Amino acid sequence: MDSNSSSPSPNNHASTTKINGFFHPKLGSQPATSSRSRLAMASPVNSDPKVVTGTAGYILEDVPHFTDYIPNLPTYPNPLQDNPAYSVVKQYFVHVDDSVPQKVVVHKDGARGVHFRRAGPRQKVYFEADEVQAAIVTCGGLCPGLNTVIRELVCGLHHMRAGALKLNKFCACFFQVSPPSFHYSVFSKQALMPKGGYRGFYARNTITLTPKSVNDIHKRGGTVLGTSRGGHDTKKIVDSIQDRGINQVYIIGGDGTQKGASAIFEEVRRRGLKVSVVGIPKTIDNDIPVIDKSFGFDTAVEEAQRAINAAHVEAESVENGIGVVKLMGRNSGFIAMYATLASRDVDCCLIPESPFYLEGPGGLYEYIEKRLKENGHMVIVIAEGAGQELVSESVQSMSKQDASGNKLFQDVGLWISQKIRDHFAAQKTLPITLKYIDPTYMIRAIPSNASDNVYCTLLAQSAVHGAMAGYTGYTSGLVNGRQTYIPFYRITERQNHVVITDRMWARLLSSTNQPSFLDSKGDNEEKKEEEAALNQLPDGHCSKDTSLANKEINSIYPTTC
Ligand SMILES: Nc1ncnc2c1ncn2[C@@H]1O[C@H](COP(=O)(O)OP(=O)(O)OP(=O)(O)O)[C@@H](O)[C@H]1O
Ligand SMILES: O=P(O)(O)OC[C@H]1O[C@](O)(CO)[C@@H](O)[C@@H]1O
Ligand SMILES: [Mg+2]
Repeated sequence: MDSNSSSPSPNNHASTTKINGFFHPKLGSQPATSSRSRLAMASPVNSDPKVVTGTAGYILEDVPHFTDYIPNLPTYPNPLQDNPAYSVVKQYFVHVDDSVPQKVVVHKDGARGVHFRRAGPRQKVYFEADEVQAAIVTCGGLCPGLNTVIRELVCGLHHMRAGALKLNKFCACFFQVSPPSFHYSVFSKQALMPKGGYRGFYARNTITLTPKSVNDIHKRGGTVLGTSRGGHDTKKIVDSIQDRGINQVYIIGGDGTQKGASAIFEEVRRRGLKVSVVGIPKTIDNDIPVIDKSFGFDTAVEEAQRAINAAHVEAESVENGIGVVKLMGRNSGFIAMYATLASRDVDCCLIPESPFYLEGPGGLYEYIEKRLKENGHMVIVIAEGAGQELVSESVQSMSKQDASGNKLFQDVGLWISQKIRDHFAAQKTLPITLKYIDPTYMIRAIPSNASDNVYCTLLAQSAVHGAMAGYTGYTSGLVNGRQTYIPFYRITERQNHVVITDRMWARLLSSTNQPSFLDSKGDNEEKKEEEAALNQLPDGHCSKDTSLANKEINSIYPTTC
């Protein structure tokens, strides 16, 4: 056993070697002092952001560590050091100073910018092999890959030394780490929780899971732990954690769940508990910021292809056929955007971030008419959160919320299908046949595909490594293709949205040739200037799409009209 007084904490390593000062948002830049006192100063009292700076504009947005608030904790050699599987890996343990840049596109004179701590196994761990009692909880909507993450958390902790894992029937799992072996190993411990999600922390009922019983759960959709919305009660949850002697909590869920995880961490820290609170980001909406993408997203996009294909087949088999597909995406249109880009059969993609309108020049009806006259059929993909302001104008808004406080939307797919039918029926000149396909839950209730399975595995293993190393209050996430530990506040401060002035949306507009719908009110002088500039495009460039975004894409992907 190593004592912290004789062996530097992981954070100390970072500050002694690279960091010559720190930045505290409330205190500003501070001069460098000895590594220990510097760390003590930099460690926030109320869990303020823990930010350290280095040379050339280097910033590390670090994650909390037990040593920030618990003095003199012993450390232990990582049991993985005896794992023969990794013995050939030259540098298996991650260097304590390793960090990953948030932005990889840089200018030669630019500052090095924000970095996150690199995930992975550390040489020293803060839990003895038989000390770990972990809980896993899944919250929010379903997402392909949930069972893979659960499986890999269980197996990552268990592996060689098989012991029975007592799992709550619907919710959480507790286990103990056994003596050193190939992996952090696990014993069983009972959990008493009846329902999925956060509610499970203060409820009853258990089931027993073993690594054997989770062996093939990754082949199933859903979550073997169950899930729910609402029911987050920080005090009751932490009471339960404390009462049951849990010291590692793995919380798998979306933006709401990560906010809940952050609240749990703050309370754990306030009570001075040696409990790692670890978030694993989950959402098919891909609305979690900072990370490259959330697990299950690829699978959902892939499954959406089946609905789009069906819509296309239906549409092209009749005269003036229109296929409308509604895809999930509450506030973020990533699934719709990527499914559209992947398919190439889609003529129009409507997302929450890009308001659209129906009537008049540049409107949806005009575009549909044009497209039908050109091609005889078309496919429209609409995200569930798109055009909600239009729907509530014509349908009485219910303005209801789910148990977590998320606004419940009107069915924009049904609404738009009816509007299109009514419009062309009234016009009488272009008789259409419209088929509406709503695959909603089908894209998220399936098992994860191969690449998501690998992604989930790495996420889960990284999460375990961080907890074992004494880190806490972080979300385990992929940044620029590297596994990192991201402080909760960076994950919860905003939602990730499609930026319609970015290249990706421009690529989509380029692919579908749909109008940008940016000209609805005709009151934007800047847009008019863009239009004027676009009208002077050289031959061969499509000048019909006169948006700012299309101006950008025309320069990246010249398209002929
Ligand atoms: N601000 C918050 N503080 C504490 N808990 C929260 C907060 N927001 C949401 N939660 C809790 O997190 C859980 C999941 O939240 P929510 O239903 O919004 O799903 P999510 O995690 O965002 O996932 P998704 O939206 O992808 O389905 C719920 O139990 C909810 O009570
Ligand atoms: O009907 P539920 O399960 O509350 O979830 C619906 C929501 O969950 C999500 O799938 C996110 O998980 C959204 O796309 C969708 O709006
Ligand atoms: Mg959410």
